[in-house]
Amino acid sequence: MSLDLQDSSSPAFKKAKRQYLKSTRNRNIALESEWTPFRAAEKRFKARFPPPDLCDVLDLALLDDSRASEVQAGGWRGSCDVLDYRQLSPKSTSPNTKAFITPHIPGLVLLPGFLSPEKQRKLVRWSLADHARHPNETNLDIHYILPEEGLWNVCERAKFDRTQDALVQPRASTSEPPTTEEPSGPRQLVNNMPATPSNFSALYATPKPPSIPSTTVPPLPASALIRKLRWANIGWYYHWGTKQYDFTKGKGKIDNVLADVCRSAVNAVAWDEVYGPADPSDWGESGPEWKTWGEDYEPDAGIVNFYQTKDTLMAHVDRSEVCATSPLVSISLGAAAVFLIGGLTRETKPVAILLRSGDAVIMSGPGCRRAYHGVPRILENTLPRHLAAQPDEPQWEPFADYMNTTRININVRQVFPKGFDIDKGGSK
Ligand SMILES: O=C(O)CCC(=O)C(=O)O
Ligand SMILES: [Fe+2]
Repeated sequence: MSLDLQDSSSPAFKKAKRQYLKSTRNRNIALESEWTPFRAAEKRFKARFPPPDLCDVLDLALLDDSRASEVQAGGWRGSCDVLDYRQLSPKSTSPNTKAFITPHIPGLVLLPGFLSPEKQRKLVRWSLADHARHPNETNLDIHYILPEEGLWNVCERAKFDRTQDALVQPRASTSEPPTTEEPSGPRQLVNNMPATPSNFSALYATPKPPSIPSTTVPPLPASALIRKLRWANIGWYYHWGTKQYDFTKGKGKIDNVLADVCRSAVNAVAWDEVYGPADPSDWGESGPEWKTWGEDYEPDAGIVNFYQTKDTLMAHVDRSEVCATSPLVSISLGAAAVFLIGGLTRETKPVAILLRSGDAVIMSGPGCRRAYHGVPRILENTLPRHLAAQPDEPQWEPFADYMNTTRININVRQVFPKGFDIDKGGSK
């Protein structure tokens, strides 16, 4: 496997160096000194030249010998001695799941290697072939009239017969109204008011205007457009223009397999060890909800993120959920990434965690759910072997080909607190 940016004689390294020298010729040092600690960390990990040193990035795969080939892939390797962390006692119901916490971010739980290779393949197939299609919204719906069977399935057929690689037409050239409201390209970051049970009625009533399809996007073959897929909605519909859920649209279906994966992640955690008797977090009126997550955690919304190797997700807080504490389960598939998580503002220096395929992260509780986080770097050439093409499995080949430069993140949330009655405007 080529190590590209790690190898100073490679064309990729030389190109990155040329671009770096060009971009730093007029570098504004004064501006850089104004960067928040979060911004400075993002810049560091985004850099193509010199490629970032991951020596202070927590890489829990290093604790697992069976992941040695993953750690070597692409030459990207973090460290397991950088951060204070503690392993939780395994639950008797899931003795093989390893869960870790760190005192830096109370409520953050890391489950490295949570998903078996088989489950990872299943979720990759689900994300692309079953989920990123009608009736679930994707970033492409606003600008394009997508085939009902989904772009992925059109591309699959086109592999055997090029004439099937139909041109997908822009929406703006027709009179059909748009069905979603998000521009294509990287996710837009809009400052929104945090949702809470008490402002639910106002959020519900906020108009959610449809946005306008672009008049400049060209028709594209399905095989080119699939590379521009960035997200697909799960469950309650999200309105990107206001960064609020649009509850008037009803709730999209949550896939059973996915819901089971999320429930099993939440149930695999010894929550009493995460929060403990001396829990200093402010849980508000509802008290320490973690005590009943084993019974009442129920995912009802989320997003599947599709990252190509140069994509990033800027620092943000997911504050649209009415419940600001319930577990958010985040699953990584495909290429590895650097994940940053800090505090309630960008002024807190974030910790950096290397997330690899099959890892799950749970963000929970008042401190962690409102913490700034982001993904400044997808690490090139890190597709694990079990997701690469297999000689005896020709059906996997198109997935392997797409995943070679892709990271998928399935990010699942619970929007409402326990007992919240949406029909009564939120009163219990
Ligand atoms: O890709 C990730 O690991 C995080 C995604 C995320 O933070 C989000 O979808 O809100
Ligand atoms: Fe997020």
